[in-house]
Amino acid sequence: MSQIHHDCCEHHDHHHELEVADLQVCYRRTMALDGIRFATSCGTRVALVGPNGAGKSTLIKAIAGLVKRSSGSIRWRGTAVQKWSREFAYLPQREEVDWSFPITIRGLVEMGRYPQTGWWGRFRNEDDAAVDAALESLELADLQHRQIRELSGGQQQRAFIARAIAQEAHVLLLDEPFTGLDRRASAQLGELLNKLAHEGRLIIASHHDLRSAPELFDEALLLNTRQIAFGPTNEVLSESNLDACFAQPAAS
Ligand SMILES: Nc1ncnc2c1ncn2[C@@H]1O[C@H](COP(=O)(O)OP(=O)(O)OP(=O)(O)O)[C@@H](O)[C@H]1O
Repeated sequence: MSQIHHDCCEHHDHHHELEVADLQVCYRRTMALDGIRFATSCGTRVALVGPNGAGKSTLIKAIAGLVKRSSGSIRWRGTAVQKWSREFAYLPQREEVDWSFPITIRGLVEMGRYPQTGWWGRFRNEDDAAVDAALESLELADLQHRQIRELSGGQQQRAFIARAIAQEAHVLLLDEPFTGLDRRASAQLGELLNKLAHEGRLIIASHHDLRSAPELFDEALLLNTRQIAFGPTNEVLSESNLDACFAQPAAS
């Protein structure tokens, strides 16, 4: 963990590690994102805020290299992001996951090692150790042989985060991670994201609850297809910015 912090912060004193410039994403007929530009670095928790259909999921997928850009650029540590890389861990929205899929918690977390081992590669001791450590740090060791469908929502979120940890990703891209969690699980996830940021990761998450946003996130990007504001959470989520963002329906 300390190693991640070290290589995150040492070489890039003057530049932001993630730079998104003039990003535009169009699906066949829909302009989903236009004119998105912001920069941020490891150690930060960034909330993506906007109405339904504003493009939050699309932005997460674009940074993860999972949807095609129409124009603009995304750079991570100075290199253009073209496709998915091991540096990015993507946690899909709950509805996008087939929870009946037969896989154990350990099996899910082991998937985090596939970029290192290859799909058919042999697990080495260090791969097993990374999986053990990830399960341990998310308090999932006792549950590791259970099926994913048998877990609570909060435990399922933790299992996906454990996969990201096993992957040694620096950027965690989370689509509405707090949705559907009760207060206790939310508080636990909030603490966990704070810890992961302190260890030197960059956390980017779409988030619906405006009241909890300032406490949970350092920075916010307010968007409705276009970028309304980006900066420290409290400043971005001002009355007037929120009016501008939520007043108009999302472009479709
Ligand atoms: N695969 C797709 N093909 C075509 N259009 C899409 C696709 N995915 C999203 N869209 C459209 O792009 C726009 C942005 O959608 P997106 O899911 O990114 O918004 P969102 O802010 O995450 O919404 P929500 O808060 O409802 O999850 C919407 O108009 C949506 O209908």
